[in-house]
Amino acid sequence: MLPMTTNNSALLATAASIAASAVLIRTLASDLLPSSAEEYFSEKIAYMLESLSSDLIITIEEFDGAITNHMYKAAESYLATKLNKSTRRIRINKQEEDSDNFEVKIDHGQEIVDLFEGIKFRWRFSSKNSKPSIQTYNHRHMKPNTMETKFLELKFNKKHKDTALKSYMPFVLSQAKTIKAGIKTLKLYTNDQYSWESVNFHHPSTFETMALDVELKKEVMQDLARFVKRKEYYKRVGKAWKRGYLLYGPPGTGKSSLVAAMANFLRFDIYDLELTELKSNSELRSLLAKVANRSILLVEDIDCSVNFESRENKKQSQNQEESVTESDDGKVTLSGLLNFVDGLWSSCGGERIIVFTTNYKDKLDPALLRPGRMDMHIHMSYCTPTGFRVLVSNYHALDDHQLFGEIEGLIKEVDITPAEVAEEMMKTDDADVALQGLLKVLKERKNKTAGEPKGDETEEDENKDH
Ligand SMILES: Nc1ncnc2c1ncn2[C@@H]1O[C@H](COP(=O)(O)OP(=O)(O)OP(=O)(O)O)[C@@H](O)[C@H]1O
Ligand SMILES: [Mg+2]
Repeated sequence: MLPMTTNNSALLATAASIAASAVLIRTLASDLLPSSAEEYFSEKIAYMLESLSSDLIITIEEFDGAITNHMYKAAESYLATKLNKSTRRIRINKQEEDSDNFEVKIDHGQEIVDLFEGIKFRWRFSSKNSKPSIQTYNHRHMKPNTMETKFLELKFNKKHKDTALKSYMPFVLSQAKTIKAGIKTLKLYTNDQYSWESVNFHHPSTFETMALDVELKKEVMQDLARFVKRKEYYKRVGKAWKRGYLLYGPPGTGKSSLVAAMANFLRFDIYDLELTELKSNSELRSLLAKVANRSILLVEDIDCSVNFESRENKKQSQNQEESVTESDDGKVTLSGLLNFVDGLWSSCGGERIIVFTTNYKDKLDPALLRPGRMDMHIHMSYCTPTGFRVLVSNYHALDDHQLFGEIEGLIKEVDITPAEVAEEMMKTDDADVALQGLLKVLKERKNKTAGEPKGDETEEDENKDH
C-alpha cells in the first residue's frame, strides 16, 4: 500500500476523475460509436488506469482455444478449499447419481483472498463475451453470437511477480493434484480383445482392514509411498517409472484384496488384464498403450492365463530370451509382456504399477522370477494370530475376548485362510457366537489334519525378496 501523501492524494484524485470521465465516455461511446470502437476505447482507458496501479494482474482463461487450460482447473479446485466468512456465492455440482461426493465451485463475480508466504493474492472469478472462431448469427436479433469465456483474475503487488510465478503457481498446481487424488472416483477397467471398459471401483479393502503380517504391511506401504515420490530418480536413470509386485499364496489369502488396498491407498485405477481374451501380441500392445498414468495393471492367476515357453524352446533362444514374446502356440508370455511394458511406458513418464497374482509360485516361468523382473515378491500366507485380530476388529470391533487365547493357539497349528476366518466372522452379528463357530472349525480341522505335514507357512521369509 502507498502511504497517503499530498502527492498521492492528487494522484488518486486524478485517477478518480479519469475513472469518472471513463464512465461518461463509455455512456457516450455506447450511443455513438460502433461496438468495436467502443471496446477499443474502454480497453485503452482500463489500461491507463491499470498503469497507475502497483498491481500486477494475471489472467487465466478456462480454455486456450478448444483446449482445456489445466491451470484454470487447478486454481478452481484449489480455491474451492479457500471459502471463508466473506464468500457470498458458491456453486455445487454432482456428477455421479449414487455417490456421496459433490463438487464445490466458486461462483461468478466472487473474490477470494489467499495469503501465501505473507503475500496477499486476490482471485476473482469472471467471464467475458468473445467471438467464437467460427462466426454464427443469432437471427432474431441480427447480431453475431458471442461465447462466454470464463476466466480467473489474480491480482497482487507487482514486486511479488517472481514469488507468484515461481512459487505460488506451482503450489496451487500441487495442492490441486492432492485434492483431485482425494476426491477421485477410482475406476476398474476390464478388457476384451480390443478395448478397455470401465466401471466405478468402490472396494472397501484398505491396508487397515488387511489381515497381514504387521512388518510386511508396513514394508509394502513404504515401498509404494517411496515409488510414487521417485519420478526424478526414474527419469535420471532412464527407466520406465513402474514397479512390479508378485503376490502369491493359496486361494482366499487376500491377493485380490491387497490389490484393492493398494489402489485405495494410492488412489490409482486398476486395469484388470484378462490375457486369455487376447489372441496376439499386437492386441496386447494396443491395450497396454491405452493404460493411463497412476494406475495398477493387474494380471490375476498368471499360472493359468498364459502358456510359457517350453524349456526346449528357451534353451534354443537363450541369448534372445528377452525378445521372445510369444510361445510356440502364439500366446503371449509374461516376460514378453514385461518387455512390451518397458518399451511402451518408458517414453510416457507416468507412474504405473504391475501386479501379478498366482496360487503357485513354483509353476512360474523362471525368467519372471529373476531379480529385477518383479521388484517385490509378496507371500500371502494362511491366517496368523495378528491377522485374526485384524479380522475380528473389522467385523466385530473387538480387541479382546476370552476365546482369543485358544483360537490363536489353534491358528498357529492349522492352515486356515483369512477368507475362511472372515466368513465365520460374518455369519452372525453376535461376536461370542462367531468366535465359537470359528473355534469349532479350527478344532475340526486340527483333528482332520492330525499327522499330516503342514505345508505353506515356513517359506514366508526365504521367498520374500525385493
Ligand atoms: N488378508 C486378508 N485380509 C482381510 N481380508 C481377507 C484377507 N484374505 C481374504 N480376505 C477376505 O476373503 C475374501 C477373499 O479374498 P481374496 O479374494 O482377496 O483372496 P485371493 O487371495 O485373491 O483368492 P484367489 O486366489 O481365490 O483369487 C475377501 O473379500 C476378504 O473379505
Ligand atoms: Mg483373487
